Amino acid sequence: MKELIYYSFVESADLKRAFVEENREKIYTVFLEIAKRVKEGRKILLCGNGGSAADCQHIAAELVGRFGMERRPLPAVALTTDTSILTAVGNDYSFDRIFERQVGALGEEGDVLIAISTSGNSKNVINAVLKAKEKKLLTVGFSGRDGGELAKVADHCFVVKSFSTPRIQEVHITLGHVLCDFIEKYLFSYDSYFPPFGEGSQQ
Ligand SMILES: O=C(CO)[C@@H](O)[C@H](O)[C@H](O)[C@H](O)COP(=O)(O)O
Ligand SMILES: [Zn+2]
Repeated sequence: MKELIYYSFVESADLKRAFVEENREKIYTVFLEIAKRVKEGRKILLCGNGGSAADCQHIAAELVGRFGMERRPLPAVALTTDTSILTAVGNDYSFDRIFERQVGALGEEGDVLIAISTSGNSKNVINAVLKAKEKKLLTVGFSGRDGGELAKVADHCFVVKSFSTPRIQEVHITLGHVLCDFIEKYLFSYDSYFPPFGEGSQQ
């Protein structure tokens, strides 16, 4: 058991390092696109199941509340939290439509949907992405394994190359935290953070 404990931490750390080495440029490019949209007044919607639902709420809370600095609230909605909507849509239509229906109700052109699925194959997440594309949102997947269907349908998809759901989620939540940090610094810090762009003034 002691090996299990130690190996779990090492595996998580190794996976994060491998992920960032492979994806650092892509992370920068996609996060910049998301931050620009937030700066222009667009909002972020998030969806996922189980632990990923918790990650959606966690990330939305950092943006609406605060991550690392005092600043105005930022618009982010976790589509995983309203039990009346989730049970009504799940019961009256299908569990596969619990997020899609909310994207239909709340998503506006230019918004961002962050869709989280470690398998990349959860139907309710895929349906949300398809609806978001129909409504011209930017769709960003956080996936695992081989990316699954999510990597095929989302505009951009970050694939954590592991078959362990918890280890994949641990990289996803780091990615989510880095996104919150990036957005805050892009919108509210002086341009020393973003010398090539120089757009990061106080708002
Ligand atoms: O948190 C965990 C496992 O760490 C579980 O709750 C996990 O999120 C659930 O089994 C999900 O239903 C998995 O769905 P997905 O990531 O494949 O879309
Ligand atoms: Zn979990």
